[in-house]
Amino acid sequence: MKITVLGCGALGQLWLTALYKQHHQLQGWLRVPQTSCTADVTETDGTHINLTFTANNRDFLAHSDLLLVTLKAWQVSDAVRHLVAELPENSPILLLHNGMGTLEELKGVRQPLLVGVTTQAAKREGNKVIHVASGLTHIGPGNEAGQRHSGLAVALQHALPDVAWHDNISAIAWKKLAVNCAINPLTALHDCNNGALRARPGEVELICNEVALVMAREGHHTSREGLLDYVWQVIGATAGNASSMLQDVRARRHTEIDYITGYLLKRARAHGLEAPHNSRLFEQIKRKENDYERISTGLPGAW
Ligand SMILES: NC(=O)C1=CN([C@@H]2O[C@H](COP(=O)(O)OP(=O)(O)OC[C@H]3O[C@@H](n4cnc5c(N)ncnc54)[C@H](OP(=O)(O)O)[C@@H]3O)[C@@H](O)[C@H]2O)C=CC1
Ligand SMILES: CC(C)(CO)C(=O)C(=O)O
Repeated sequence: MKITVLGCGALGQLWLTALYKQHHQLQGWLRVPQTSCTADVTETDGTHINLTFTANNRDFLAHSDLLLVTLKAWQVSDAVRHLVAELPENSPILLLHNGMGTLEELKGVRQPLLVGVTTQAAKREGNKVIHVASGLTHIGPGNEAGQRHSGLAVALQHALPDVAWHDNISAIAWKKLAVNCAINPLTALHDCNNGALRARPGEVELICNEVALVMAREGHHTSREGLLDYVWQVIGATAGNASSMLQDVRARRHTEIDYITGYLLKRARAHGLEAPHNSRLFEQIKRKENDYERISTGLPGAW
């Protein structure tokens, strides 16, 4: 397959190298006008791979069979909208990011849209990427045209296992949203690793209860206890992690809060529900983010 990877950070470089090894033709798409990009990845077994790919080639884009989007949620819709006119109409766009809300922003895009949720873990250290842990990537349709692309899971499974196809990806995306609503803002506010939330069971529970109510109104019938158990399992499995939001706040980068808690609050409002604990967390993170963004330049402001 001919594949353009939009966003060549931690996940982007991971997929570039994995797909390259399966003999796919690849290019990266960057924010900056460069004609090449590198992927420098240390794999989970310590193997090091350093490759150079073509970048930002419009002819390659016009013949791509897949646009794989590995951007932060708030970067997605502008960047994708910029490229869709040049991507073939039948080529799917796979969105692989934390949080929800980009599908709504991309309504009207003609191409098949696919949603991905992953537990692969990769981090950037300078220009290098470390593949910290293997995981499972769930993919499924994000619009009607996306329903015809289950075969993509097979190609991706060969490159970076495990990959599973789900006709209803929304249930999985909501469970991941619940995890991110609980872990990300709390760890960012308390400046602690995921495991330290074990000392704050009440806060985790209040957040999960509100998420469970919204999920039920969205048609995903999960019990409050079941959802809370799941969130505690993830906290246990990722106890040593600094969440992505904690990393963003520490590095004074824009966070994904608008697409995590912000999305939950939007859906709560749509159903006439209040979610006071999540609202308070949202405001606290926005205040933190605004404090450092006000004094820097070139970064986006709040919505
Ligand atoms: N890393 C991980 O292990 C996991 C990540 N995720 C999620 O996946 C998504 C991607 O994460 P991750 O790879 O870590 O993020 P990164 O920040 O490492 O990668 C995003 C990349 O996109 C680039 N970029 C920004 N804007 C544009 C643009 N307009 N056009 C092209 N490139 C652009 C960034 O460049 P620059 O830095 O120069 O702005 C950066 O290289 C996030 O939603 C994250 O939460 C989910 C599970 C695991
Ligand atoms: C699952 C979790 C919370 C792991 O740290 C994550 O997705 C993140 O940090 O964004």
